[in-house]
Amino acid sequence: MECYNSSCLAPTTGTAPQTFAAALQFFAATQCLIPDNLIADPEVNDFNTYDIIIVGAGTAGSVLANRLSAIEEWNILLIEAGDDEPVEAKIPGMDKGMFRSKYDWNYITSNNGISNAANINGSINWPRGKMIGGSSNINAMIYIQGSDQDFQTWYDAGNEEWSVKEIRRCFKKAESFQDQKLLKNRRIARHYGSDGPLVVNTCNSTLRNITDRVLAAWDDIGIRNVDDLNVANLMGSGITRVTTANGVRQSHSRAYLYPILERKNLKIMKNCLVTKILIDDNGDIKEARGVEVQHGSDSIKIYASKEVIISAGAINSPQILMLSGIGPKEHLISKNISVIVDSPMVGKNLQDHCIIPVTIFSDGPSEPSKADKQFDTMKYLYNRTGSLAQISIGDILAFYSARRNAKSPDYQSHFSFMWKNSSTITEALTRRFRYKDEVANPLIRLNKEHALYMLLFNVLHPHSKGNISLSTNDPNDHPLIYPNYFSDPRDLESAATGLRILTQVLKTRPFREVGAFLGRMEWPACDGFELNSREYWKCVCLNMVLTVYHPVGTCMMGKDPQTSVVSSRLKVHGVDSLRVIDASIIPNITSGNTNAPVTAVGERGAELVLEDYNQVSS
Ligand SMILES: Cc1cc2nc3c(=O)[nH]c(=O)nc-3n(C[C@H](O)[C@H](O)[C@H](O)COP(=O)(O)OP(=O)(O)OC[C@H]3O[C@@H](n4cnc5c(N)ncnc54)[C@H](O)[C@@H]3O)c2cc1C
Repeated sequence: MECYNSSCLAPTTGTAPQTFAAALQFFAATQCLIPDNLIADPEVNDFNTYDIIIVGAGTAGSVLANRLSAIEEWNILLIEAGDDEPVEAKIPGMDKGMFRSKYDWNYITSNNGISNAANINGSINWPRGKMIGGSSNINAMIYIQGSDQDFQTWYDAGNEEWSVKEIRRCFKKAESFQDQKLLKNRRIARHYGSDGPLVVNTCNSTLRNITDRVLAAWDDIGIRNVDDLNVANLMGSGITRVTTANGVRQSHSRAYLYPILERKNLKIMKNCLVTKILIDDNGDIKEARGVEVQHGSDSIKIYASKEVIISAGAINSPQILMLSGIGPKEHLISKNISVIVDSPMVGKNLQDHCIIPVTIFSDGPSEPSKADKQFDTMKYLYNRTGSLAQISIGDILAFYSARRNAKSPDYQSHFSFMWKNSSTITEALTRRFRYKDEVANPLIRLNKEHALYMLLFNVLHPHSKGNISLSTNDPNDHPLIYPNYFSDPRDLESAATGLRILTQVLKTRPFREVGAFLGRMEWPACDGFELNSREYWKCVCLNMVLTVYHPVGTCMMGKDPQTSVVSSRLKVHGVDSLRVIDASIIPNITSGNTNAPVTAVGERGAELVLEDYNQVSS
């Protein structure tokens, strides 16, 4: 019988308990060796002026702060609403521990009365990082660049600064590729950058025997295993590259900000919410002059002599523009906001990758014992190995298409594994996924006797578009988020096709060996449909869709102010000295996870700013 009671009855001289207690204390203390970087609060006062103000220290904002403060004579102010990142941000396996904490904006989608009937209140969680490093500190660290065809569509829409060649160059500029084994492959070595700030690597996995089984099944159904998905232009399946090194997250704060904290011309304000852009309105000429900031209990104004750059992410950037009078006229008037520029596309064109869980149950294995789990934690303290050193989702991906001879993918699958009788399944299904009991309970019951191989399917290029709008004109109120997943029927048809390809894994030897079967996602509206039929999947898609956290497009770039928000130089149409540079400018969502593409947006955006002032980029 296992005994975990710390007061033992065996007689002792005291040496044994002292030795063991000292060892435990020692390991507990080693958590202090996990790197920390606290940013000192700068002295910034009402009416101070900087050359450039950047709003938001997330993925894009961190890149910009680094590249622009490389110009010594420019004074740069970076303003972030969140605090220093917590220790959990550094430990790859602890990302979910930040959800619904003060480091998360805690967004939740609005009920549109059509999708998500099986989720509590018809809403799902949309976490976003609220801290130095932004969402790069809460994300799952998967590094996927996007396909050439994605970037070609940006260029073809008239965004001439964004050719495939330029964007690929920006990826390389950002990267420091560190997988020594893969570097021996010349194609891979040529594809990635070697001396950029952002470490790109491969992490070990304690679940390799399980992920190998899934990879073998994907290969069997024609989603061929490849050495590197980015090199393969995202056609195939394989172990994904990640932004971790030596068991520590490589966020954009770690890559781009901490190495330059000593620069005298860069100031970083944290815990400061930008509430408004200050805009001079002289009839035909409108010009951004600075920002209004909540600084403790004060509201202060800070000015920019060159320009203001908004990098607050796909939800907050359109919110800030609208609060400042830039947005759809009728909407602004309805919120008592004076209209400075009627810009109809602000907050529109919201695109996201959704998730449809494919719940495949199998014979086992069961969850490791408590002692094994604690030992695994000790490994992290000892030498940054074990499951905490790896990303919290399976580190494998599949990209595929139903089109013959397709050169770029239409579908993606992530993978998440849950042990038989998992201690975390209830939390995941009810709190994270917000599934109602009718959906969650049957799956929890099946998991009592079966391990869960969860394939997390998504349509890469949805036709459905959502939107962000203001709930009120108070900057502290969350905006309304309507993702409108599957509002375009073409996405439902496409998803049904992609899901039926993916579930062919059930017939493969690797899955048959473990007695795999598809568990039904029970919900009254779907219960009448044959399991795994097109109608069943369409019903699951509409009622139970989740997010893979990739919102983009809400301040899209383009030529025409009626159909876009910023120009291809990322300048806000109709207002001088104001740009948006972050996920929101992406006109069409890329094939895969968005952190790498937003990094390239940050790099290219910085170059455009520098070019406009005749400065040479580093
Ligand atoms: C849970 C989760 C998992 C993800 N997993 C992956 C993954 O594995 N791989 C991948 O490629 N992508 C992933 N993503 C997506 C990726 O992280 C984002 O696309 C990317 O970080 C977006 O960068 P951004 O600069 O646009 O916004 P953010 O990084 O979100 O930065 C915006 C910053 O602005 C700050 N801000 C907002 N409003 C204000 C204001 N008014 N005043 C001051 N500051 C403000 C925010 O606090 C934040 O720090 C994930 C995202 C999430 C949330």
